[in-house]
Order: sequence, then C-alpha cells, then structure tokens
Amino acid sequence: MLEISLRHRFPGFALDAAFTAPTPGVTVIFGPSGCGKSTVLAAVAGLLRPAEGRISVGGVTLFDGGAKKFVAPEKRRCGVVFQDSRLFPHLSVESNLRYGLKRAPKDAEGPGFDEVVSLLGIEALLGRRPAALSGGEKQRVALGRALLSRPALLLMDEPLAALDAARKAEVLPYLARLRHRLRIPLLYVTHALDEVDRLADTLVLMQAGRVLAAGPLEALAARTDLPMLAGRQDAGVVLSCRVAAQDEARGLTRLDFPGGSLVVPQAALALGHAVRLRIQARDVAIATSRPEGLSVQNLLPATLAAIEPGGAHDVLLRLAVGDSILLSRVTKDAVGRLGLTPGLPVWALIKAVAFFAEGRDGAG
Ligand SMILES: Nc1ncnc2c1ncn2[C@@H]1O[C@H](COP(=O)(O)OP(=O)(O)OP(=O)(O)O)[C@@H](O)[C@H]1O
Repeated sequence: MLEISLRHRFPGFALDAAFTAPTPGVTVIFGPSGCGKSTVLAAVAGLLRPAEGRISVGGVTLFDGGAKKFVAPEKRRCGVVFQDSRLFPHLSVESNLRYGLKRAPKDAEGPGFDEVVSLLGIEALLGRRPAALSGGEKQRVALGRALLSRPALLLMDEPLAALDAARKAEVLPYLARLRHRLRIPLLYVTHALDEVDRLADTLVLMQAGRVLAAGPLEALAARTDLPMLAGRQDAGVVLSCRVAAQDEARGLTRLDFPGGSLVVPQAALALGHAVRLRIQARDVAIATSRPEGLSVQNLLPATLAAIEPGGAHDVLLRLAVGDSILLSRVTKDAVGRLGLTPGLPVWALIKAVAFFAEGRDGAG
C-alpha cells in the first residue's frame, strides 16, 4: 500500500493532499499544470521535506512529520525518472545502465541487466553515448538505469512530456509492458490523459494542491461528477476485457467484459489475453428500439441509469451494461426527442473503441 498525506506551503501555493493506493500497481497522479503533482513526487523521493504529513510505502515509513521521521533520499530506494533523461553524457549506454546496478542494495531482488535491456529493447544502443540517442531512446535508457538500481518504488515525473507524438508512441508500449511484467510499484505524474488510460491502475486527480478523487481508473473514468474527466471532449470509460473468440473468417476478435462483449478488428492475441478498452462518450450513440441494417458492429442492450449535465448543448448518459458502465454524449435535444428517462431500456451503438493488449508489446 502507498499511503500519502502531505501539507506544505510555497508562497502563493498550499498543498494539502492525501491518498492511498494498492501496491504493486501503477498509480497515476493527473491534473493541470501547477496543481502540485511534482511536489507530491518530490516529497515521496525525499527531495522535499513537507511541513506535515506521512508517507509510507509497503508498510515502510519514509516520512512522519508528527514523529519527526525523515528518511534521507538516498536511503529511500526510490528510482526516479524525470522529463529529461539526466543520463551521464560521457558514459556509454551500457555504463549508464551499470551505474544503476552499482547503486542497487546488495540483497535487493529485481530484474537483471540482460532482462532490463531486452524488456526495453535497447540491445543495439549499448555502445552509444547519450548524444547519439533519440529522445525516446534516452528515456528508455533512463528507465533502465532506474530499474537496475532495484528500487522499492519507481517514481516518474512526466517522463514522456518532452517527446513528440511519434517518440511518445514509441516509448508508451515499453512502459505498458513494464507495468505488466514487473511487480515494482510505480507512481507516475502526467497531465496527458492517454498515458492515464494506458498505464493507470489507480488514478489520483489533483487540482490546486488538493486531491479531488482517487481510486481505480475504471471507477473514476465512469464518474460524471468529476469535470476534470467528464468535462473533456474525450471523456470516456475504460473497461478491462479478455479475448473471448477469434473470428478468422470475418477478421474480428471478440472481447468480453463484465456484462457484455464487443468486437474489434482482429488482433493477434491468444484467447484469455487481457485487453484494456477505452470507449469515448462521443462514440456511443443510443436508440430506444433495436436498430436494423447497421454498419456499426457493436450494439449492446443497456439500461439508462442516469442523465448527467454535459456541455451547453449536450448531456452525458450513464448506461448500465451488465456490471459495467458506458458513457454516451448526446444532445439535450435528443433527450426530449427520444423521451429519455432513467430506467429506460436502450441500445448502445458503439462507433469506435481504442484497445491495448496488456503486457506483450503493449500495443493493441
Ligand atoms: N521550490 C518551490 N518554491 C516555491 N514554489 C514552488 C516550488 N516548487 C513548486 N512551487 C509551486 O508550487 C506549485 C505546484 O508546483 P508543481 O511543480 O508541484 O505542479 P505540477 O502539478 O507538477 O505542475 P506541472 O504539470 O506544470 O509540472 C506551483 O505553483 C509552483 O510554482
């Protein structure tokens, strides 16, 4: 368990944040610029001594303001990866990685050099100096160096923020893969929702120095009372699925989630493989009777659970599909026209889904 409660002041900024998250697992702190995400991370790393509060990881107390306990940063066994890779420029990639290994406590268990190199796909880079690496490659090496120091907790502060979209798309699958393979707890700071969707097990939403909500990603993404998520044009739910069937003839893969199933273009995945699906509210339309002759492949029977405020001209519908929730963004006009009221049985038409295979190479 990660247990964090912090109070600290900077001129013009007050941090008063508390959350808990299960470990191992990926906890993502998400929020707008200046909300205090990096300050929380710095306090966990021991780079900032908070005025008050308590930090414990897996039952080990790193900071306790009341008991005047403050474990020095170098004793915390936190591996830190920043936005800029901070590699040693005069050392080869291999020497940078071995530096991490040298810092590992003698008795600490963790992945070996070869395993980390292969996990991050950096075999071909070992002889190069950091100046000869792309931004994405540098971040993979920085991550490798942090992993090889055998941390009890991995801290990442916007590790992809300095990368362009193509480089980011190159590194994200490695992070997703890591999340699946290694059992090191990860605390990850970002203001990019795609990273949240891909990586988070637990989501911590921060605003103006406070935690607005914290909990499992799937539960938070389905909430309509959190404007930071529901107010976005790309608001939507995340569902954990399993590969249930492969239809070679039609070129489709069937994914089951609690309460229903969806088909996606065929993915080369074994039956039972875990897949994370994201369905945006704007990609879900509804009908009050079963539509015929549709090109849309995913049509699910649902119950309209609630109608929540959306934008100026639209609303968010909460749709119960078995044990799962979908969100649908429709116009206020549609609510009146279709006579939508909570409890009504409806059909959800899902026009698009994004999906990512858990583990493997990460990408779906
Ligand atoms: N050492 C410091 N001294 C004074 N003020 C600070 C210090 N560090 C951070 N702050 C202020 O605290 C607030 C929170 O900063 P923090 O870096 O934690 O935000 P953030 O959510 O990580 O933002 P970003 O996404 O832009 O990195 C900001 O207003 C910042 O200016």
